[in-house]
Amino acid sequence: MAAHDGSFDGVERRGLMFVLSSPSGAGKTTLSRLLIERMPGLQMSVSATTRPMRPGEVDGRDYHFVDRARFEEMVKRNELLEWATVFDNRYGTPRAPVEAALSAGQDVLFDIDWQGTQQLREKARQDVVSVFILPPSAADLEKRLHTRAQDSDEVIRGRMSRASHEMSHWAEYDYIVINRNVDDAFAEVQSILKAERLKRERRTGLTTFVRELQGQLEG
Ligand SMILES: Nc1nc2c(ncn2[C@@H]2O[C@H](COP(=O)(O)OP(=O)(O)O)[C@@H](O)[C@H]2O)c(=O)[nH]1
Ligand SMILES: Nc1ncnc2c1ncn2[C@@H]1O[C@H](COP(=O)(O)OP(=O)(O)O)[C@@H](O)[C@H]1O
Repeated sequence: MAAHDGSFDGVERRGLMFVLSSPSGAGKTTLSRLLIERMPGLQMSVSATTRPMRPGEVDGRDYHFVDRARFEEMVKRNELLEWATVFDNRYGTPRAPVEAALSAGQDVLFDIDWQGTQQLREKARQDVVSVFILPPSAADLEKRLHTRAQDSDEVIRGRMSRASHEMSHWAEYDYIVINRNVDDAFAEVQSILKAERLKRERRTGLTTFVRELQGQLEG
């Protein structure tokens, strides 16, 4: 991925792809919104989906809502960085905005499932940091799906019955966060991002920076 100025401490850094996955209802959307609000230099990847829009969702902000024909066209034209079928609907990451964001000095946040995470990892292992969010219990998960009040009982039943299968992929992720309360889970996710931004191998400007320091010391 493109090199760029990470700017938070003036040392040039390669952008990273920060992935959050979880069973539906565990809190990815909530944590993603907080991250985007509170972490400068991080931009959300807005996926394309064929699923119907929920009340309160905005086309172009939450998803690009497209029909099946348009989705197939995006796949055919190689416009998607990854894509998968989830709950009988198609979901995919438009490639161009991600590449533009990374080369403009932004990290990119993805709310995608395990299938998409595997595809990103295959393409750019070094640049992907993945976090799996777990609910504290099955009862909490079900309660959250109900309190969100955006899906029918039938859809919620479907999501609950898929949760165990989705959770089986937890061990493929770099970090695991249990979302008991939002403040603590957010603090944990934020710490992960902050630490990953400081990783030596991402910080392409360090050699120059250290050489300059040595020059000052020796000069
Ligand atoms: N692979 C992939 N998965 C996605 C993408 N966008 C959303 N998803 C996943 O699709 C699943 C369903 O998302 P959604 O219908 O919004 O329900 P949610 O689980 O309540 O957020 C979630 O696991 C998302 O992480 C995408 O672009 N690619
Ligand atoms: N720690 C938490 N405690 C209680 N409710 C939560 C917590 N995190 C998220 N929620 C609520 O649970 C519901 C599902 O969260 P959401 O972020 O939409 O999950 P996801 O994107 O993983 O499907 C929302 O109504 C959200 O406000």
